[in-house]
Amino acid sequence: MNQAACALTIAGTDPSGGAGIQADLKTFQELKSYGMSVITSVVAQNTTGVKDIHDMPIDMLKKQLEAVSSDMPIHAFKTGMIASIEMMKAIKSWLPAVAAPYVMDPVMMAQSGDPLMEEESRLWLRDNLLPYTTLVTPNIPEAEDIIGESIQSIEDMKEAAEQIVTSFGASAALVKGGHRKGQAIDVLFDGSDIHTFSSKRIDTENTHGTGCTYSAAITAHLSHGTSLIEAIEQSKYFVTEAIRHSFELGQGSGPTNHFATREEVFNKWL
Ligand SMILES: Nc1ncnc2c1ncn2[C@@H]1O[C@H](COP(=O)(O)OP(=O)(O)O)[C@@H](O)[C@H]1O
Ligand SMILES: Cc1ncc(COP(=O)(O)O)c(N)n1
Repeated sequence: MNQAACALTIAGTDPSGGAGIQADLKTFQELKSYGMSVITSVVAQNTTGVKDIHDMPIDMLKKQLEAVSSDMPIHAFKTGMIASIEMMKAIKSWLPAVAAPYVMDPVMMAQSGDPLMEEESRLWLRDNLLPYTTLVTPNIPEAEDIIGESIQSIEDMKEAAEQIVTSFGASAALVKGGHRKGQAIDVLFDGSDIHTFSSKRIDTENTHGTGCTYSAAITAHLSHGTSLIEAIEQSKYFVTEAIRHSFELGQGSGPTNHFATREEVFNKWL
């Protein structure tokens, strides 16, 4: 009998394929997890920005969640864009239906700077959903929003990660340093220790979908039963290679390359 590691993403869409649900499913596939998805919002966006957003009716969001969890195994899941408090409430009341690691990418804006979450929803997400997470993966502006303080140094990132766990109840917090200069350093507080994950900064504007790809990779590894630290280490490698081999596609920030670590595909280009 074939067994599969099953990973679910609950997020918004990106028809240009670099971020959101599309990035998540591609990443799950590359990392050999059976991918499943629940759509929160349909987003008309591309590499240049967000044109329009259509939120799923709440009833339809609930029915999608129920359809997956009543029938399919879920070994790990992530949330990305959740636009409104009503949607957050629907997800919160569904949580008891799953007993699996929960990775939250607290998506507030697209890389273009366009908002993907209503302003008043941010506090609700922090105070009501964050405490249920196995891991939350804010970038620096998102971490600043959660703790209400500015983050400049690596020391600040460490303090932010600790505070997100100790004051706001996440089991672990990974503060991502993509928005700083110099090395791309991410800081994890896992409830007891600080760990750092770093790579050289790649000189590219093509970073559309990096956060989605990273959190989806972590979710995929967790669905295989990998430990949190190992899942982040492997995912840092995956996202770094996806950025290094990103595509010059579209007129804005190009998308990451989800199959960059697949040697056989690579070799064709070398
Ligand atoms: N230019 C870059 N070179 C190498 N790694 C990067 C670069 N930009 C972002 N990263 C890494 O990509 C991941 C996503 O981070 P970040 O860009 O901060 O998140 P988000 O997409 O949510 O804004 C992190 O591991 C970060 O360190
Ligand atoms: C539906 C959706 N979710 C998330 C992002 C953020 O993408 P990034 O990974 O570049 O921060 C996005 N642009 N669209």
